Amino acid sequence: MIKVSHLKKSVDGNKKQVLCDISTEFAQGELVGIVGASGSGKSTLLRCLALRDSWNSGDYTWNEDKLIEGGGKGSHKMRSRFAYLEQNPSLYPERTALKNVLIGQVGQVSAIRRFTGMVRSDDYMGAMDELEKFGLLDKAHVKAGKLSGGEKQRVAICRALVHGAKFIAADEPTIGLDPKSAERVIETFSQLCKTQGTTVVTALPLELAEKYCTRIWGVQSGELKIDIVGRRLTAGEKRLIDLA
Ligand SMILES: Nc1ncnc2c1ncn2[C@@H]1O[C@H](COP(=O)(O)OP(=O)(O)OP(=O)(O)O)[C@@H](O)[C@H]1O
Repeated sequence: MIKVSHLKKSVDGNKKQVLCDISTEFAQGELVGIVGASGSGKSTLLRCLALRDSWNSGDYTWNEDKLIEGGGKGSHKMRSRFAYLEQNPSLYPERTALKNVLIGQVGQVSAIRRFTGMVRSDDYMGAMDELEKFGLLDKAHVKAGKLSGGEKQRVAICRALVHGAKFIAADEPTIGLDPKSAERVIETFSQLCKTQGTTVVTALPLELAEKYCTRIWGVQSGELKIDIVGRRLTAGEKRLIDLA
């Protein structure tokens, strides 16, 4: 069980409170969709859960592991298990999909390996296996800059997994994608959660969250107003989070 207790987050020199006392529990292997209007706090919540932003106060527990106690940023050691995927994945455009998966992001592998692109053969096999699982085998040797938006997202997911992520926070991964590619990205998450027990929390358009997520969080002005198992929201619930 993953437990968030009384998460508060302020920005702008503590002048603006973005997350107001968020508490929730969810299980490993869940696909959680965060929905809410623009500026409601979705990205900030994702960054806090992925240990990319510090918490002003609150506790964060993963089973027996206390990741954050009374605020803070969580230990650097734990951070490799937490991946944060941005709206536009930051891939090296001149390097192939395979190389991007192998060399990882800052903090995932040593700087020397990242810049020289040196890899070990067992890493190579692992990365190819992962690309194959996501239907990207034929794109392994294509430069990342030439991939479609959906393919880039899936390469970024592979990269996170190859480097040990057990939790993925994805910030609007479907933005700018055509409906078919968007569904494919979410189906990829859904499979991951079911088959590998990875936990995924992602900001999504409401209709995709309703269709695919096992849990839905509705955020409004930094508060968690809806926390339910995945289903269609009622008109009243949509109003509650300014999505009516
Ligand atoms: N570093 C910061 N400095 C000042 N204000 C910030 C900062 N980070 C976030 N905010 C503000 O906090 C609020 C929540 O931002 P956040 O990006 O989390 O919302 P969001 O729901 O993800 O929005 P969107 O859907 O438009 O991406 C917004 O009003 C935003 O302007």
